Amino acid sequence: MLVLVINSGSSSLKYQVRDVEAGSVLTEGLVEKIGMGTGGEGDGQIEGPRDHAEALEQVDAAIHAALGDRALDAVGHRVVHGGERFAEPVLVNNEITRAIERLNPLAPLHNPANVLGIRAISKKWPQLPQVAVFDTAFHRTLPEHAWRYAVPDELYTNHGIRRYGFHGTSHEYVAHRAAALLDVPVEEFDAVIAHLGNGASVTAIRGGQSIDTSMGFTPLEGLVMGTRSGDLDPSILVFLGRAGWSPEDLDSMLNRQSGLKGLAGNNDMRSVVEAAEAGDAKAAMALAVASYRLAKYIGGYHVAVGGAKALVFTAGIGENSHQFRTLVAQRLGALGVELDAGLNRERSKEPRVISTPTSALPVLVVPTDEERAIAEATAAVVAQASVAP
Ligand SMILES: Nc1ncnc2c1ncn2[C@@H]1O[C@H](COP(=O)(O)OP(=O)(O)O)[C@@H](O)[C@H]1O
Ligand SMILES: CC(=O)OP(=O)(O)O
Ligand SMILES: [Mg+2]
Repeated sequence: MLVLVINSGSSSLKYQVRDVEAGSVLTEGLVEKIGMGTGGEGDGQIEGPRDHAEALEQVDAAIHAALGDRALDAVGHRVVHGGERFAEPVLVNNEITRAIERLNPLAPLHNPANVLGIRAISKKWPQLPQVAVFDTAFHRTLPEHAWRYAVPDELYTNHGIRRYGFHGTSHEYVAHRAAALLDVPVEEFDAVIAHLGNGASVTAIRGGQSIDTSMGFTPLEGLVMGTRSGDLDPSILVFLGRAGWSPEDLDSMLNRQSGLKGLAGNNDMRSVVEAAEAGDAKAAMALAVASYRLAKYIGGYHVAVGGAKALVFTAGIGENSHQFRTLVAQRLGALGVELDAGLNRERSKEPRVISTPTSALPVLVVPTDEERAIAEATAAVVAQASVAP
Protein backbone atom coordinates (compact mmCIF):
# COMPACT_ATOMS: atom_id res chain seq x y z
CA MET A 1 0.00 0.00 0.00
CA LEU A 2 1.34 3.46 -0.89
CA VAL A 3 0.72 5.93 1.92
CA LEU A 4 1.36 9.66 1.92
CA VAL A 5 2.24 10.67 5.48
CA ILE A 6 1.55 14.29 6.35
CA ASN A 7 2.81 16.16 9.41
CA SER A 8 1.31 19.65 9.11
CA GLY A 9 2.65 22.48 11.19
CA SER A 10 1.24 25.98 11.26
CA SER A 11 3.69 27.20 8.61
CA SER A 12 5.23 23.95 7.37
CA LEU A 13 4.20 20.61 5.96
CA LYS A 14 6.44 17.53 6.22
CA TYR A 15 5.59 14.66 3.92
CA GLN A 16 6.74 11.19 3.06
CA VAL A 17 5.48 8.63 0.57
CA ARG A 18 5.94 5.10 1.88
CA ASP A 19 5.46 1.64 0.50
CA VAL A 20 4.18 -0.03 3.66
CA GLU A 21 4.74 -3.67 2.62
CA ALA A 22 8.23 -2.98 1.29
CA GLY A 23 9.02 -0.76 4.30
CA SER A 24 10.57 1.76 1.92
CA VAL A 25 10.40 5.54 1.52
CA LEU A 26 9.74 6.58 -2.09
CA THR A 27 10.22 10.27 -1.49
CA GLU A 28 10.04 12.86 1.24
CA GLY A 29 10.27 16.57 1.73
CA LEU A 30 9.33 19.66 3.62
CA VAL A 31 7.29 22.63 2.46
CA GLU A 32 8.08 25.64 4.61
CA LYS A 33 6.89 29.20 5.04
CA ILE A 34 3.28 28.45 4.16
CA GLY A 35 1.51 31.79 4.00
CA MET A 36 4.82 33.63 4.46
CA GLY A 37 6.44 34.08 1.04
CA THR A 38 9.36 31.93 -0.14
CA GLY A 39 11.21 28.92 1.24
CA GLY A 40 11.39 25.13 1.20
CA GLU A 41 13.59 22.11 0.71
CA GLY A 42 13.23 18.41 -0.03
CA ASP A 43 13.36 16.38 -3.21
CA GLY A 44 11.84 19.26 -5.11
CA GLN A 45 12.81 22.86 -4.43
CA ILE A 46 9.59 24.39 -3.22
CA GLU A 47 8.72 28.07 -3.03
CA GLY A 48 6.45 29.70 -0.44
CA PRO A 49 2.83 28.60 -0.96
CA ARG A 50 -0.07 30.83 0.06
CA ASP A 51 -1.92 28.21 2.11
CA HIS A 52 -2.10 24.48 2.86
CA ALA A 53 -4.04 23.82 -0.37
CA GLU A 54 -1.29 25.43 -2.41
CA ALA A 55 1.34 23.59 -0.36
CA LEU A 56 -0.41 20.38 -1.32
CA GLU A 57 -0.21 21.27 -5.01
CA GLN A 58 3.54 21.52 -4.56
CA VAL A 59 3.68 18.18 -2.75
CA ASP A 60 1.65 16.63 -5.58
CA ALA A 61 4.12 17.95 -8.15
CA ALA A 62 7.12 16.86 -6.07
CA ILE A 63 5.91 13.29 -5.51
CA HIS A 64 4.78 12.79 -9.10
CA ALA A 65 8.15 11.55 -10.39
CA ALA A 66 8.68 9.24 -7.42
CA LEU A 67 5.26 7.64 -7.90
CA GLY A 68 5.79 6.87 -11.60
CA ASP A 69 2.69 5.00 -12.76
CA ARG A 70 1.72 3.98 -9.23
CA ALA A 71 -1.00 5.83 -7.31
CA LEU A 72 -1.43 6.71 -3.65
CA ASP A 73 -3.74 4.39 -1.69
CA ALA A 74 -4.20 6.48 1.44
CA VAL A 75 -3.06 9.48 3.44
CA GLY A 76 -2.01 9.28 7.09
CA HIS A 77 -1.95 12.45 9.19
CA ARG A 78 -0.12 13.14 12.40
CA VAL A 79 -2.76 14.82 14.57
CA VAL A 80 -1.32 16.16 17.79
CA HIS A 81 -4.41 16.38 20.00
CA GLY A 82 -7.03 13.63 20.10
CA GLY A 83 -8.51 14.65 23.44
CA GLU A 84 -10.24 11.92 25.46
CA ARG A 85 -12.12 10.56 22.48
CA PHE A 86 -9.40 9.07 20.30
CA ALA A 87 -7.50 6.09 21.68
CA GLU A 88 -6.76 4.61 18.24
CA PRO A 89 -6.08 5.85 14.72
CA VAL A 90 -9.33 6.50 12.84
CA LEU A 91 -10.58 6.78 9.30
CA VAL A 92 -11.37 10.45 8.72
CA ASN A 93 -14.83 11.70 7.70
CA ASN A 94 -16.52 15.09 8.15
CA GLU A 95 -17.66 14.32 11.67
CA ILE A 96 -14.16 13.21 12.73
CA THR A 97 -12.63 16.34 11.18
CA ARG A 98 -15.06 18.51 13.14
CA ALA A 99 -14.23 16.61 16.34
CA ILE A 100 -10.51 17.27 15.77
CA GLU A 101 -11.31 20.91 15.04
CA ARG A 102 -13.14 21.22 18.37
CA LEU A 103 -9.83 20.29 20.04
CA ASN A 104 -7.98 23.20 18.37
CA PRO A 105 -7.98 25.39 21.50
CA LEU A 106 -6.13 22.63 23.39
CA ALA A 107 -3.22 22.56 20.92
CA PRO A 108 -3.20 25.92 19.18
CA LEU A 109 0.29 25.45 17.71
CA HIS A 110 -0.50 22.10 16.13
CA ASN A 111 -4.16 21.07 15.66
CA PRO A 112 -5.48 23.88 13.44
CA ALA A 113 -2.78 23.02 10.88
CA ASN A 114 -3.68 19.33 11.09
CA VAL A 115 -7.31 20.19 10.28
CA LEU A 116 -6.24 22.40 7.36
CA GLY A 117 -4.14 19.54 6.00
CA ILE A 118 -7.04 17.07 6.21
CA ARG A 119 -9.47 19.49 4.53
CA ALA A 120 -7.01 20.33 1.77
CA ILE A 121 -6.57 16.63 0.95
CA SER A 122 -10.35 15.95 1.03
CA LYS A 123 -10.78 18.69 -1.49
CA LYS A 124 -7.94 17.67 -3.76
CA TRP A 125 -8.34 13.86 -3.58
CA PRO A 126 -11.91 13.24 -2.31
CA GLN A 127 -11.68 9.51 -3.04
CA LEU A 128 -8.49 8.91 -1.08
CA PRO A 129 -9.04 7.41 2.40
CA GLN A 130 -7.45 9.50 5.15
CA VAL A 131 -6.45 8.29 8.59
CA ALA A 132 -5.73 10.45 11.64
CA VAL A 133 -3.02 9.14 13.98
CA PHE A 134 -3.00 10.93 17.33
CA ASP A 135 -0.03 11.91 19.50
CA THR A 136 -2.27 11.56 22.55
CA ALA A 137 -3.70 8.09 21.79
CA PHE A 138 -0.96 5.96 23.36
CA HIS A 139 -1.39 7.86 26.64
CA ARG A 140 -5.10 6.98 27.00
CA THR A 141 -3.93 4.20 29.37
CA LEU A 142 -2.72 6.70 32.00
CA PRO A 143 -4.36 5.94 35.35
CA GLU A 144 -6.44 8.76 36.82
CA HIS A 145 -3.91 9.46 39.58
CA ALA A 146 -1.39 10.28 36.83
CA TRP A 147 -3.65 12.34 34.56
CA ARG A 148 -5.55 14.36 37.14
CA TYR A 149 -4.30 17.79 38.25
CA ALA A 150 -5.00 18.77 41.86
CA VAL A 151 -7.39 21.58 40.94
CA PRO A 152 -11.20 21.94 41.35
CA ASP A 153 -13.02 19.16 39.51
CA GLU A 154 -15.02 21.55 37.33
CA LEU A 155 -11.82 22.47 35.49
CA TYR A 156 -11.75 18.89 34.27
CA THR A 157 -15.48 18.36 33.79
CA ASN A 158 -16.20 21.74 32.14
CA HIS A 159 -12.92 22.45 30.39
CA GLY A 160 -11.20 19.11 29.86
CA ILE A 161 -8.20 20.26 31.90
CA ARG A 162 -6.15 17.11 32.58
CA ARG A 163 -2.90 15.50 31.44
CA TYR A 164 -3.19 14.17 27.87
CA GLY A 165 0.46 13.57 26.95
CA PHE A 166 2.03 13.75 23.47
CA HIS A 167 4.63 12.08 21.22
CA GLY A 168 2.64 8.88 21.81
CA THR A 169 3.23 7.51 18.31
CA SER A 170 6.96 7.75 18.93
CA HIS A 171 6.89 6.37 22.49
CA GLU A 172 4.80 3.38 21.37
CA TYR A 173 6.99 2.62 18.36
CA VAL A 174 10.18 2.93 20.41
CA ALA A 175 8.76 0.76 23.23
CA HIS A 176 8.14 -2.05 20.73
CA ARG A 177 11.59 -1.78 19.17
CA ALA A 178 13.35 -1.57 22.53
CA ALA A 179 11.47 -4.61 23.86
CA ALA A 180 12.38 -6.53 20.69
CA LEU A 181 16.06 -5.58 21.05
CA LEU A 182 16.08 -6.90 24.63
CA ASP A 183 14.06 -9.94 23.62
CA VAL A 184 11.27 -9.15 26.08
CA PRO A 185 7.58 -9.49 25.07
CA VAL A 186 6.28 -5.92 24.88
CA GLU A 187 3.43 -6.80 27.29
CA GLU A 188 6.11 -7.44 29.92
CA PHE A 189 8.27 -4.42 29.10
CA ASP A 190 8.79 -1.90 31.93
CA ALA A 191 10.91 1.07 30.92
CA VAL A 192 11.48 4.81 30.83
CA ILE A 193 11.60 6.35 27.35
CA ALA A 194 13.01 9.83 26.72
CA HIS A 195 11.95 11.38 23.39
CA LEU A 196 14.29 14.36 23.05
CA GLY A 197 13.65 16.43 19.92
CA ASN A 198 12.61 20.06 19.57
CA GLY A 199 9.71 19.05 21.76
CA ALA A 200 10.79 16.62 24.46
CA SER A 201 8.91 14.25 26.72
CA VAL A 202 9.59 11.24 28.89
CA THR A 203 7.17 8.36 29.36
CA ALA A 204 6.84 5.65 32.02
CA ILE A 205 6.08 2.33 30.34
CA ARG A 206 4.64 -0.54 32.35
CA GLY A 207 3.68 -3.76 30.61
CA GLY A 208 4.18 -2.01 27.28
CA GLN A 209 1.61 0.68 28.15
CA SER A 210 2.02 4.34 28.99
CA ILE A 211 1.30 4.90 32.70
CA ASP A 212 2.73 8.42 33.02
CA THR A 213 4.25 11.05 30.76
CA SER A 214 5.81 14.45 31.27
CA MET A 215 3.79 16.53 28.80
CA GLY A 216 0.39 17.50 30.11
CA PHE A 217 -2.67 19.45 29.03
CA THR A 218 -0.49 20.86 26.25
CA PRO A 219 2.99 19.97 24.91
CA LEU A 220 4.53 22.55 27.26
CA GLU A 221 4.79 20.71 30.57
CA GLY A 222 7.76 18.68 31.72
CA LEU A 223 11.28 18.77 30.30
CA VAL A 224 13.40 21.71 29.20
CA MET A 225 12.94 21.82 25.40
CA GLY A 226 14.39 23.77 22.47
CA THR A 227 12.19 26.84 23.01
CA ARG A 228 9.70 25.64 25.69
CA SER A 229 10.21 26.06 29.42
CA GLY A 230 8.73 22.81 30.66
CA ASP A 231 7.76 22.79 34.36
CA LEU A 232 7.68 25.97 36.38
CA ASP A 233 5.75 27.40 39.30
CA PRO A 234 2.34 28.43 37.86
CA SER A 235 2.35 31.46 40.17
CA ILE A 236 5.01 32.99 37.96
CA LEU A 237 2.27 33.40 35.34
CA VAL A 238 -0.10 34.96 37.84
CA PHE A 239 2.67 37.31 38.91
CA LEU A 240 3.45 38.31 35.31
CA GLY A 241 -0.25 38.62 34.47
CA ARG A 242 -0.65 41.11 37.31
CA ALA A 243 2.41 42.94 35.99
CA GLY A 244 0.58 43.44 32.69
CA TRP A 245 1.68 40.51 30.52
CA SER A 246 -1.11 39.44 28.14
CA PRO A 247 -2.00 35.77 27.51
CA GLU A 248 -0.23 36.09 24.13
CA ASP A 249 2.92 37.48 25.81
CA LEU A 250 2.94 34.58 28.26
CA ASP A 251 2.28 32.01 25.55
CA SER A 252 5.10 33.31 23.39
CA MET A 253 7.53 33.54 26.32
CA LEU A 254 6.80 29.97 27.49
CA ASN A 255 6.56 28.26 24.09
CA ARG A 256 8.99 30.20 21.90
CA GLN A 257 11.49 32.15 24.02
CA SER A 258 12.30 29.67 26.79
CA GLY A 259 14.05 26.32 27.11
CA LEU A 260 17.58 26.10 25.66
CA LYS A 261 16.89 29.29 23.74
CA GLY A 262 15.98 31.19 26.89
CA LEU A 263 18.92 29.84 28.86
CA ALA A 264 21.65 29.75 26.23
CA GLY A 265 20.33 31.94 23.43
CA ASN A 266 20.10 28.98 21.02
CA ASN A 267 17.46 26.28 20.62
CA ASP A 268 19.68 23.82 18.75
CA MET A 269 21.33 21.18 20.96
CA ARG A 270 24.35 20.86 18.65
CA SER A 271 25.15 24.57 19.02
CA VAL A 272 24.57 24.55 22.76
CA VAL A 273 26.93 21.60 23.25
CA GLU A 274 29.57 23.25 21.05
CA ALA A 275 29.27 26.51 22.95
CA ALA A 276 29.53 24.73 26.30
CA GLU A 277 32.63 22.84 25.13
CA ALA A 278 34.14 26.18 24.07
CA GLY A 279 33.67 27.50 27.60
CA ASP A 280 30.34 29.36 27.39
CA ALA A 281 28.99 29.33 30.95
CA LYS A 282 25.36 30.00 29.95
CA ALA A 283 25.39 27.08 27.53
CA ALA A 284 26.91 24.81 30.18
CA MET A 285 24.21 25.86 32.65
CA ALA A 286 21.48 25.24 30.06
CA LEU A 287 22.78 21.67 29.68
CA ALA A 288 22.95 21.28 33.44
CA VAL A 289 19.35 22.45 33.91
CA ALA A 290 18.05 20.25 31.08
CA SER A 291 19.96 17.11 32.11
CA TYR A 292 19.13 17.57 35.81
CA ARG A 293 15.42 17.96 35.03
CA LEU A 294 15.41 14.86 32.85
CA ALA A 295 17.34 12.80 35.42
CA LYS A 296 14.76 13.71 38.08
CA TYR A 297 11.93 12.55 35.78
CA ILE A 298 13.78 9.30 35.05
CA GLY A 299 14.18 8.67 38.80
CA GLY A 300 10.49 9.39 39.36
CA TYR A 301 9.35 7.15 36.52
CA HIS A 302 11.69 4.36 37.65
CA VAL A 303 9.54 4.37 40.79
CA ALA A 304 6.30 4.75 38.80
CA VAL A 305 6.93 1.60 36.75
CA GLY A 306 8.06 -0.40 39.79
CA GLY A 307 11.66 -0.65 38.63
CA ALA A 308 12.46 0.02 34.99
CA LYS A 309 14.14 -2.77 33.01
CA ALA A 310 15.54 -0.25 30.53
CA LEU A 311 16.19 3.42 29.91
CA VAL A 312 15.71 4.39 26.26
CA PHE A 313 16.85 7.53 24.43
CA THR A 314 15.25 8.58 21.15
CA ALA A 315 14.60 11.51 18.71
CA GLY A 316 17.13 14.10 17.43
CA ILE A 317 18.97 14.74 20.70
CA GLY A 318 18.40 11.32 22.27
CA GLU A 319 19.72 9.53 19.19
CA ASN A 320 22.61 11.84 18.34
CA SER A 321 23.98 13.70 21.33
CA HIS A 322 26.37 11.42 23.24
CA GLN A 323 27.34 14.47 25.28
CA PHE A 324 23.79 15.04 26.52
CA ARG A 325 23.28 11.33 27.23
CA THR A 326 26.49 11.37 29.30
CA LEU A 327 25.29 14.37 31.34
CA VAL A 328 22.02 12.61 32.12
CA ALA A 329 23.65 9.28 32.96
CA GLN A 330 26.12 10.99 35.32
CA ARG A 331 23.15 12.08 37.44
CA LEU A 332 21.71 8.55 37.57
CA GLY A 333 24.41 6.98 39.72
CA ALA A 334 21.86 6.22 42.45
CA LEU A 335 20.05 3.93 39.99
CA GLY A 336 23.28 2.11 39.15
CA VAL A 337 23.26 3.35 35.55
CA GLU A 338 26.65 3.05 33.84
CA LEU A 339 27.30 4.03 30.23
CA ASP A 340 30.00 2.40 28.13
CA ALA A 341 31.86 5.47 26.83
CA GLY A 342 32.81 3.76 23.57
CA LEU A 343 29.33 2.40 22.81
CA ASN A 344 27.78 5.75 23.77
CA ARG A 345 29.91 7.59 21.20
CA GLU A 346 29.28 5.13 18.38
CA ARG A 347 27.16 6.45 15.50
CA SER A 348 24.54 4.12 14.11
CA LYS A 349 21.00 4.14 12.76
CA GLU A 350 20.30 0.81 14.48
CA PRO A 351 18.78 0.30 17.92
CA ARG A 352 21.59 -0.47 20.35
CA VAL A 353 22.67 -0.86 23.96
CA ILE A 354 25.11 1.79 25.22
CA SER A 355 25.51 0.73 28.87
CA THR A 356 28.14 -1.53 30.44
CA PRO A 357 27.32 -5.18 31.26
CA THR A 358 27.42 -4.24 34.97
CA SER A 359 24.96 -1.32 34.63
CA ALA A 360 21.95 -1.93 36.90
CA LEU A 361 19.69 -1.42 33.92
CA PRO A 362 20.45 -1.39 30.20
CA VAL A 363 20.51 2.01 28.51
CA LEU A 364 19.39 1.95 24.88
CA VAL A 365 19.41 4.26 21.90
CA VAL A 366 16.47 3.46 19.62
CA PRO A 367 15.85 5.64 16.55
CA THR A 368 12.24 6.69 16.33
CA ASP A 369 10.31 6.77 13.05
CA GLU A 370 6.96 8.49 13.52
CA GLU A 371 6.30 8.50 9.76
CA ARG A 372 6.76 4.75 9.49
CA ALA A 373 4.44 4.18 12.48
CA ILE A 374 1.83 6.52 10.96
CA ALA A 375 2.07 4.80 7.55
CA GLU A 376 1.66 1.34 9.11
CA ALA A 377 -1.27 2.46 11.26
CA THR A 378 -2.88 4.08 8.23
CA ALA A 379 -2.53 0.93 6.14
CA ALA A 380 -4.00 -1.19 8.95
CA VAL A 381 -7.04 1.09 9.38
CA VAL A 382 -7.69 1.25 5.64
CA ALA A 383 -7.33 -2.52 5.23
CA GLN A 384 -9.76 -3.10 8.08
CA ALA A 385 -12.27 -0.56 6.75
CA SER A 386 -12.27 -2.28 3.36
CA VAL A 387 -13.31 -5.64 4.87
CA ALA A 388 -15.86 -4.16 7.29
CA PRO A 389 -19.53 -4.65 6.35
N1 LIG B 1 24.24 15.20 15.78
C1 LIG B 1 23.52 15.83 16.69
N2 LIG B 1 24.06 16.12 17.89
C2 LIG B 1 23.34 16.76 18.82
N3 LIG B 1 22.06 17.15 18.66
C3 LIG B 1 21.49 16.88 17.49
C4 LIG B 1 22.16 16.20 16.45
N4 LIG B 1 21.31 16.07 15.41
C5 LIG B 1 20.15 16.66 15.79
N5 LIG B 1 20.26 17.13 17.04
C6 LIG B 1 19.27 17.90 17.81
O1 LIG B 1 17.99 17.32 17.74
C7 LIG B 1 17.00 18.35 17.92
C8 LIG B 1 15.89 18.17 16.89
O2 LIG B 1 15.32 16.91 17.08
P1 LIG B 1 14.19 16.34 16.11
O3 LIG B 1 13.76 15.03 16.68
O4 LIG B 1 14.68 16.36 14.72
O5 LIG B 1 13.08 17.44 16.32
P2 LIG B 1 11.58 17.62 15.82
O6 LIG B 1 11.22 16.39 15.01
O7 LIG B 1 10.80 17.68 17.11
O8 LIG B 1 11.55 18.91 15.07
C9 LIG B 1 17.75 19.67 17.83
O9 LIG B 1 17.97 20.19 19.12
C10 LIG B 1 19.09 19.26 17.21
O10 LIG B 1 20.12 20.11 17.62
C1 LIG C 1 3.69 17.50 20.54
C2 LIG C 1 5.02 18.08 20.23
O1 LIG C 1 5.65 18.68 21.06
O2 LIG C 1 5.47 17.88 19.00
P1 LIG C 1 6.86 18.39 18.42
O3 LIG C 1 7.93 17.75 19.26
O4 LIG C 1 6.84 17.85 17.00
O5 LIG C 1 6.83 19.88 18.51
MG1 LIG D 1 9.36 15.65 16.65
